[in-house]
Amino acid sequence: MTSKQWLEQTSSLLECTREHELTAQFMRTLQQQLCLSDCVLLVPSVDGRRLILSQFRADKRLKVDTEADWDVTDFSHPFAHVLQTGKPMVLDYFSLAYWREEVKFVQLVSGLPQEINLLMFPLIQDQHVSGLLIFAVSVVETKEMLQDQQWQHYCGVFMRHWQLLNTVASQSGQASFLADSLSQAKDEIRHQKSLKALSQILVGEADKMYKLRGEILRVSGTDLSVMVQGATGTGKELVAKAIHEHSQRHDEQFVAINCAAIPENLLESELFGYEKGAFSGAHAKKKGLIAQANKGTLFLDEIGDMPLNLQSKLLRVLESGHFRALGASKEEHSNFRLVAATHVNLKQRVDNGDFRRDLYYRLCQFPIHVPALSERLDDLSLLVNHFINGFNRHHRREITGVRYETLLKLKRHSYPGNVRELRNIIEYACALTSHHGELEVSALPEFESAELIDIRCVSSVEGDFGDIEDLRLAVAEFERQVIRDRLDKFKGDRAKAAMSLGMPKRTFSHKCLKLEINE
Ligand SMILES: Nc1ncnc2c1ncn2[C@@H]1O[C@H](COP(=O)(O)OP(=O)(O)OP(=O)(O)O)[C@@H](O)[C@H]1O
Repeated sequence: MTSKQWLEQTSSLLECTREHELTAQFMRTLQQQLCLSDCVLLVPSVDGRRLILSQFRADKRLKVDTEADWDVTDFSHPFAHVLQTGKPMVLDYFSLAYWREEVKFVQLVSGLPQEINLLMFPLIQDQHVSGLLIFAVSVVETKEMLQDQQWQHYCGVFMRHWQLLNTVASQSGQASFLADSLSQAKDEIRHQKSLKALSQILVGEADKMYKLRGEILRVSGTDLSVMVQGATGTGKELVAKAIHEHSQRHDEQFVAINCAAIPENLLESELFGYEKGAFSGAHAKKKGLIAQANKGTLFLDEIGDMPLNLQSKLLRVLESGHFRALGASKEEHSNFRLVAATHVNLKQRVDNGDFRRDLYYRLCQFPIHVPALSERLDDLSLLVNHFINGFNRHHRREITGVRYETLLKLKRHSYPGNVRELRNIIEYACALTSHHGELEVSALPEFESAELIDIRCVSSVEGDFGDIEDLRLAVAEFERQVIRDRLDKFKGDRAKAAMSLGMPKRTFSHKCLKLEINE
């Protein structure tokens, strides 16, 4: 081949932009221009410990095992020697007989006829062997190839371009790795910001509140139906709104309805809407809540009170998105996300046959439990201050806080109405407090005695003190007995026991640990 032809081949090699394409073209050109029957390219592995097959052309004389790789520290095959010396090596039929140790190598050359040599040619880049070409060529061809500078120059250009493409690929790999890390860091910052924003609305430092806020953010990134369960006044509607606000749907409507507050026959028309004249009193067409919630969120509070016939209609909308307004001839479509809430044990209703099982499971794609206030009494003072601040903002007052005795009294209440009840109590007390004052015990409403957590103050201790030899031990024993008694009384509920003894739960738990009480 002439210099001009090699030059043409070289420039078309330089047009390759992908490593695989470059190698394929290189091998094709070598095979065609040098009229080779076999031509194999091995390259070092990433860790540099092995030679692996990159490409091979034809397979007439060399029996190439595509799975095989070659340990470069194993000198039982000649490739490791070429790699080490950086010089070409030629093995004729007779000298090949010396290389019988490595089975893979014996297999590779087992089809070589007597007049054919094995020529191994290192590809050198920056004084390192970066590849190894293996040819099966005649004696004459071997001589010509070793003398021909032009194809060797072509090999040099290939190696440089190959390295360049590899560098570019690894740099773009690093760039995309950096971009990924950056976007992960941004996601994390966004997540933390959302958690902070949520903690201003769903106030609480109890572990259960952290868990709740985490669940809200997790589910708001999906379109799953959510079932919010919890006692009355625990904040179920706040949870539903928060899911909407943090979801992709936040620019659309949040439509809420309380299934228990609406008579059975009205609930259907409220949800599905109706056409003019659908029933007596339907003077004009009315869009239902399901249609209003299109692209937004539909919140069905007290879902447990939904009548059975409506439950099946709701299930159908949830499965297909299709529904028919009362008196309408055509179906409509609504793409809404459903959040349902209940304070009753819905599973129990399912078992009793009062609630459809299939609907129950469809609604519970992501169940969320909202804790009762009694499960997180340590949050009480935080909540009290939150409501005082809310009251101050709303009524332009500057009530400075709450007195310790007031807090103690608040802690003795059992809150059947949960956080809503606490909010009402605080708002009532704020209304009775002067502009810059603190909430006094006298500002609190009278609690029903049934709603008070029973506190039995130990006013007198009877016993024979004559036996006491170590006061500290005796006091510890007394504390142990009181705490055990209180834990028994509240069936192991540490929050209630702590409150009944007028101490924070953390201090109580610490005492239990010190006194070795494990109940
Ligand atoms: N974690 C909380 N942080 C701050 N305020 C709260 C919290 N939980 C509840 N509240 C207050 O209690 C009120 C009642 O909450 P919400 O209506 O969400 O309760 P609910 O569980 O849906 O009640 P119901 O079962 O009666 O419908 C809220 O408006 C809010 O003022």
